[in-house]
Amino acid sequence: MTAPDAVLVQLWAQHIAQTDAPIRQALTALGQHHSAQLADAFYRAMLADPQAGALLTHDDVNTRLHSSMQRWITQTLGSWDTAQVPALVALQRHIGQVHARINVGMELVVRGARQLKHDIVQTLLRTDMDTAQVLRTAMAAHELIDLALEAMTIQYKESRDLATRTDEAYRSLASSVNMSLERERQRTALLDWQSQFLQKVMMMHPDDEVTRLGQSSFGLWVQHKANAFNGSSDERESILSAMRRIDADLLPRCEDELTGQTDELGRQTARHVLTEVQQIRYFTDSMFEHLVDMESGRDALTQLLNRRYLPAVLGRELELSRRSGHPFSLMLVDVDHFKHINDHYGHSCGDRALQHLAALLSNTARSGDFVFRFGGEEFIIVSVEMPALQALHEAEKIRKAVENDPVLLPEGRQLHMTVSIGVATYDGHPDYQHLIEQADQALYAAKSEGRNRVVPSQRPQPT
Ligand SMILES: Nc1nc2c(ncn2[C@@H]2O[C@H](COP(=O)(O)OP(=O)(O)OP(=O)(O)O)[C@@H](O)[C@H]2O)c(=O)[nH]1
Repeated sequence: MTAPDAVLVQLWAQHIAQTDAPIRQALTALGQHHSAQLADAFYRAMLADPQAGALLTHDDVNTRLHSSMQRWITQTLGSWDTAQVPALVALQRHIGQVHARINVGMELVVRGARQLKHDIVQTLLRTDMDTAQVLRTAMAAHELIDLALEAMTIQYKESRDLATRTDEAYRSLASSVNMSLERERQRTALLDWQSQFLQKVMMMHPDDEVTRLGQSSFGLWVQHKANAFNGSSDERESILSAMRRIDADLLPRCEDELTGQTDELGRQTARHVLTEVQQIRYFTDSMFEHLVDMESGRDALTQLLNRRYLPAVLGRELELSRRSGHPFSLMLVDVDHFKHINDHYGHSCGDRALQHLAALLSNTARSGDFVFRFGGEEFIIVSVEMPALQALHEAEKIRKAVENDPVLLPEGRQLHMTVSIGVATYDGHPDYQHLIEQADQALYAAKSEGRNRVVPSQRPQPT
């Protein structure tokens, strides 16, 4: 038994010894006859909290959690044999561990317990006990509940600490992997599978089955390891679906067609497999590019903040705005007709234009603001403590600066570029995604109204 457990077992046993028989009987009866009503009280208090409400749906509570809570009340108020105490402490630890796992904070459990204590007193007051008896019984019940909470808290804290340490250790292990080496290894693994596939297709006979891509070294890596690098899940998802198409559909078809003497069909399907593999290679490369960017925290081309940090920054600014009452604004900046710039001047000039714009945005923003590369030719500026009108004014300055400051290209050429900007200001909505969506809608409006303009998400209504 651990040292904290030994202390708790001793305290719990002491409490039992100090509780006289009538109180024990009263509490046992209370647990047996009122557990359903008391469990209701507990969850009513807990679910009033939006965080808990989101974690535990009412259906869950009605089915599983409610009945285990009832059992917990009966057991906690009705166990008076000191030999049972170590098992009782172990049970509380188990509960603490479950809470940590499903992320139900201890503060919510304490809140539920507070309501439980309150309802215990109310229930006791409705019995024929005199006030002194009610007081002693209620105190004994509260002590039991507090002992249980103490044991849960010890375990909750231990479990959370362990989970955080393990997660951090795993992530740092993952990020200490040499990405270039890993990329080469996975490229080779995919190529190996492809060569084996081609060999098998050429020499196909009835017993020959091609190893499924999902079972290959590459496939296992994608399924089990790639996500640990915190990589872009879109790319991983695209790889996984291409793998599923190959394994579940194309390979069985290919095997049937080749062994069933329909060679031409088989060859067509094999070509289809190779096209899918080509896609997988593309997504793998792009996933590694993102990983390399993320390693540094900055976008490789523009040196702006990586969008990975956007949730952290917006979450914090939202909280600060909510507390201080100073709204912040978000500008979504998108280059106009960038595809045309690439097509007309070439990709490297396109890259140069993005670097030029990134520098302009960084220089225009105040040092307290945050500038992110949000996507290909999209940027986000988080302007701290900036109300809507001021944000529109600043966005307009940026728009003009871009328009009047052409990109200098080799051989003295100049590239004129414009941007469209959608501006949204924190309006009290608790989800930062809402703010991004508002800016995105405003940007969409700016594009459809002719580009090279600033549009706010909330326009004054015409009177
Ligand atoms: N050179 C370069 N091009 C990129 C980069 N990232 C994305 N792109 C290109 O950016 C272009 C974006 O094109 P679209 O989304 O069609 O938008 P657009 O042509 O700017 O048109 P509007 O936004 O509607 O004005 C695509 O052609 C992408 O290939 C990059 O890092 N470098």
